[in-house]
Amino acid sequence: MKVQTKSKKVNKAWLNDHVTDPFVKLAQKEGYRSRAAYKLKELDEVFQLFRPGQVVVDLGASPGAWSQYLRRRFAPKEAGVGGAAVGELNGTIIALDMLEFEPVEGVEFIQGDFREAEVLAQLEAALQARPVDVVVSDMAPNLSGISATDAARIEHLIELALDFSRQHLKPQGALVAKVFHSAGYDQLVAAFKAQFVRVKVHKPKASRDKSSETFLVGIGLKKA
Ligand SMILES: C[S@@+](CC[C@H](N)C(=O)[O-])C[C@H]1O[C@@H](n2cnc3c(N)ncnc32)[C@H](O)[C@@H]1O
Repeated sequence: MKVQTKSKKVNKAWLNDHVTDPFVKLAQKEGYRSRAAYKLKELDEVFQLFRPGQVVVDLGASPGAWSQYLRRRFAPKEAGVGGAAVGELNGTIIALDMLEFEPVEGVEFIQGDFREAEVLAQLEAALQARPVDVVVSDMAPNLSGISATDAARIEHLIELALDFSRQHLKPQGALVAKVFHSAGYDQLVAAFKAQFVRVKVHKPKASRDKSSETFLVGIGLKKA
């Protein structure tokens, strides 16, 4: 008699969900590195976040599906249109992750931990004092399984993204951040409301029902 361990069962269920997932199939068809691209696409469609010519910072960017989506949004429809040179991107995308990132043409990548001052300084140097239109954060820390510790890690990353946005966004700029319905969620919503004129919560269809993730969108900085 075969004895199936719980983790084998979970892996099998995950694999089954993965191969039958319409967003996985669509990502493969459209050449995205992961189904995550469709989360950002839906957020863009709902909140009209991106326009060619913008400066966007992509935090927690690996493996790169969000950067790929942004690149496609900023690619001139016809070469040379809109003042962009042939093959040039009409916009600036700076991606950051502690993991490696296979290059995406036209996207500047910084490898490092966003919590470290040195890495933040590298990101600021890459901006060359340009104000940012949109900061997107899909950062998710490695989970320890201890809920209080995990909630604190998630909260810390979002707070850093909020700090960065306060300092670098244009007045009408936006921050999109992945958050989880766990301890600390209400405080994060309150922190968004303290910083932004308009705050929305949106869970895109590509975000799995079983996942407690959702996205906070803050638009327009409140005057200090
Ligand atoms: C869900 S993945 C992002 C997927 C990405 N948006 C895409 O479209 O491919 C989360 C990423 O956050 C990164 N991350 C987590 N904590 C980080 C930190 N402190 N600094 C930089 N990156 C971090 C992880 O390395 C991981 O690659």
